[in-house]
Amino acid sequence: MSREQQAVARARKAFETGRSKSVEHRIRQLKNLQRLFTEKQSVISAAVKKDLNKSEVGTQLYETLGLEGELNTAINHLKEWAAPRPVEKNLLTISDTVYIKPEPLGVVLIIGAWNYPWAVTIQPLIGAIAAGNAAVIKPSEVCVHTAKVMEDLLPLYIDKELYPVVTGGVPETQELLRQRFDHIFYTGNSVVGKLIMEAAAKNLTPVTLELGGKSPCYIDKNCDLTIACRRVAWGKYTNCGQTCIAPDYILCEPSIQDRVIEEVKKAIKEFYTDNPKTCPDYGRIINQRHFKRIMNMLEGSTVAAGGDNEESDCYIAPTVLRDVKPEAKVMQEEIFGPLLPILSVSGLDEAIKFINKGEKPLALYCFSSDNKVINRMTDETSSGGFLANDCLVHFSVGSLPFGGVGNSGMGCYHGKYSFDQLSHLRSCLIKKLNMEGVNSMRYPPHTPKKLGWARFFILNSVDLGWVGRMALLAVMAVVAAVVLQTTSVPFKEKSNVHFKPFHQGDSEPIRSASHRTAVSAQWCYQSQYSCDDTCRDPIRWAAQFPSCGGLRQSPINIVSTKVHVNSALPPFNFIGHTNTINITVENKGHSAHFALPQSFRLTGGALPGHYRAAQFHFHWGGNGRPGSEHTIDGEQFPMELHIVHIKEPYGSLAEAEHDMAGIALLAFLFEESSDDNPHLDSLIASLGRVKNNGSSTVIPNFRLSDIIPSDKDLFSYYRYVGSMTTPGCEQAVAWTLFHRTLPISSRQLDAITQQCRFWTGQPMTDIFRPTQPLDGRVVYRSKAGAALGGVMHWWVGVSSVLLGRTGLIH
Ligand SMILES: NC(=O)c1ccc[n+]([C@@H]2O[C@H](COP(=O)([O-])OP(=O)(O)OC[C@H]3O[C@@H](n4cnc5c(N)ncnc54)[C@H](O)[C@@H]3O)[C@@H](O)[C@H]2O)c1
Ligand SMILES: CCCCCCCCCC=O
Repeated sequence: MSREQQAVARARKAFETGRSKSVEHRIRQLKNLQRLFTEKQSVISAAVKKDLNKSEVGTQLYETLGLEGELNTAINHLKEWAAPRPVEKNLLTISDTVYIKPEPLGVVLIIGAWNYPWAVTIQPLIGAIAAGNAAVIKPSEVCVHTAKVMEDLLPLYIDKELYPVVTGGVPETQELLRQRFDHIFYTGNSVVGKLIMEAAAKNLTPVTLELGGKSPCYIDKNCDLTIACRRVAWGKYTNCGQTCIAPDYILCEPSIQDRVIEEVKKAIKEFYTDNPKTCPDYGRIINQRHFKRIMNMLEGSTVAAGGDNEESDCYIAPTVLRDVKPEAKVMQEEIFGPLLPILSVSGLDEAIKFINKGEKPLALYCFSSDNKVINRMTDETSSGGFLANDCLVHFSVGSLPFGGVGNSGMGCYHGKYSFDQLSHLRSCLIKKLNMEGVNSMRYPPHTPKKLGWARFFILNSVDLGWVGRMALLAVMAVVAAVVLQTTSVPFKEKSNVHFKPFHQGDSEPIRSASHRTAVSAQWCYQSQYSCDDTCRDPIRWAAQFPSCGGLRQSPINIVSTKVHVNSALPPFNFIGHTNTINITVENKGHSAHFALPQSFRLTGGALPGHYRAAQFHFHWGGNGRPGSEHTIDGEQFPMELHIVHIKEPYGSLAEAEHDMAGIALLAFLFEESSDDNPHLDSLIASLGRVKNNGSSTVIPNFRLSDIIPSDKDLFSYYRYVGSMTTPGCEQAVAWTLFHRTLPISSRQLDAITQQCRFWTGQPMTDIFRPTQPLDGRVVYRSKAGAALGGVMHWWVGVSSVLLGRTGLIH
């Protein structure tokens, strides 16, 4: 067995143990990579310096910083990415569980290039690990020193069986390509890209090809040429032009060519001094083969600036070429070096024509202060990425897919795109064996009538959440009966039941967790707000978070004489709540969250499914002021505890937010007691350790059952359908507010309210949202001795009222 075969076989065997699939294992490996970049930065930089003469700062700025960002993103979002993704359904599948399950592909081969050896090799590896794969890593042999450092260091930090490094050149890569992989992720030139695809085709292995090509740069005469040329010079001469997305050549009108040359020259001097050769920020050509290749390209072109070179040092000065013709040598292939040809075009039309004559590039740059020019350039061309008025920076935006199109590559990566690219997005539909009548419309004998029903059920897509589905199920049961029994009744196109088709505008788009973080700093509680502040206090939340102005908002005032007593509200079952565990508390800037493990589960209580715990937190006042969110008959209580649970199979609020009962929130009101409640002491002490936004601490040996009564004592509660009480106020909450209050002394209340600070640095007091209008909703109260059998009936009742009110069923 060759060395390459052995590495692949070992990786496959390790993958088959299943360990790469555990999310905890993936996060551990990613954290180990984080440690590698913290602990070995100088070793990494020293090797890159030897290979490409990049400075230590340059290596961090262009390579490892981006990797650190990718690692943070993957670690923070992995659970969300890896969780099942519920999807929109049609009426025929309304009662089924339909979701996408991201699954690892298996063993991935990563073939890296030499120009940003860490970025283009480790970034795909982050995606491969995050997606639960094994990966064979083949660094580019051209970057001799870096390849050696990777071979030495990676096995010290990450699972060496799952993620082996195989070094070597073309023969070794070819031997690897003879093995069977589940995905090949290649970065390099297009010629080799074709060989990779050919080898992959033998096993029908999917490929990602991150290639290059000539990335054009159009400079419109209508723009600030100093700024444009400075940005182009940075994009071109960084890493000596050996950047896949470097602007390859400039297209501009002849009238501005001289100005462009002068401005580029000025920028070169500004960045690299009069003598770039001695400037620590100017790199070298990777080797003499590439040096000769680039120098050969100068043939037949006029040098307007630069041109100095020294073969023994692989040095080529930043160079500008003027009046270059399309037939010139330098225009026949990707330059991948510090030569910047300028070609004349008569204007935008000719520039677009020129670009479209060539292969689709990896990047396309357009400099103009005229939006019409920018819009035409995007609309009338195609490229992997498009940037107006800047170069390169899109590579650093993890929320943008990075990749080529046509000759510049296929597939994309970065951030979640890396995860998806290296996952199999498996379609899952879990149906129950009942409701067979509904299926009869698709079983032979086929009739026009059955087709009519099938059209109706298949062409209507819905997203009504669980409650809506219950109502529709009832309708479907009727339809099943109709289809089965009354085939003589003609099918009516215009049913008196209309299902409003789902479209994006009907509900708030699912916000990513990063978006949540980004916007969270902009809202505040009333207590934080002062006239000179720009933050939004509760009455203005809806301006930024439309759901906060919805018709099912929380908290509410409960008028005890108006609640509906309901015997279909049984007690709860808590699972795991008596376990002793260590929990983490974190100051989130608006409150402190106590994270709970997903193994804590909740069922019963007439909740439509099984729920997993996420966290709990408190709402409080300050200086003797009450701080509960819910009020009863107008009375506000000193403090309120919320325990947040997410319905299975959702993994986050973002996934649950389209389900009316996607979140189960258990609320407890506190009443002042003369004695301390000893069970609160460790929580209160922990708040003293998380005074500032972002700080966290661990509470050892915590038991949730110490702070709340046992489930058998929690049979009496209020239930209504509402929302989260902080932005985005997602209307996805089945609220349960228990009658049993919890005790807290005034000394303890003071201790709680005086310790933490908001994200603004002000004391964290009065953290509650004012009560919201009931807007016609009904609040139910449980009745002792309730039976489980009435649960379905109860939710169908609730849903009909709500759907009727919101106009979903007319
Ligand atoms: N799209 C991107 O993200 C990206 C990033 C970096 C570089 N690039 C492109 O890569 C090119 C430069 O890299 P390169 O190709 O010189 O890098 P390279 O020579 O390092 O080759 C890339 C990889 O392919 C392997 N390889 C080379 N020849 C082979 C063959 N005949 N058979 C099998 N494997 C072979 C090498 O071992 C190496 O690991 C440029 O075109 C550049 O634009 C693209
Ligand atoms: C801050 C801008 C970072 C740019 C890094 C470019 C990396 C390109 C990889 C392809 O060659």
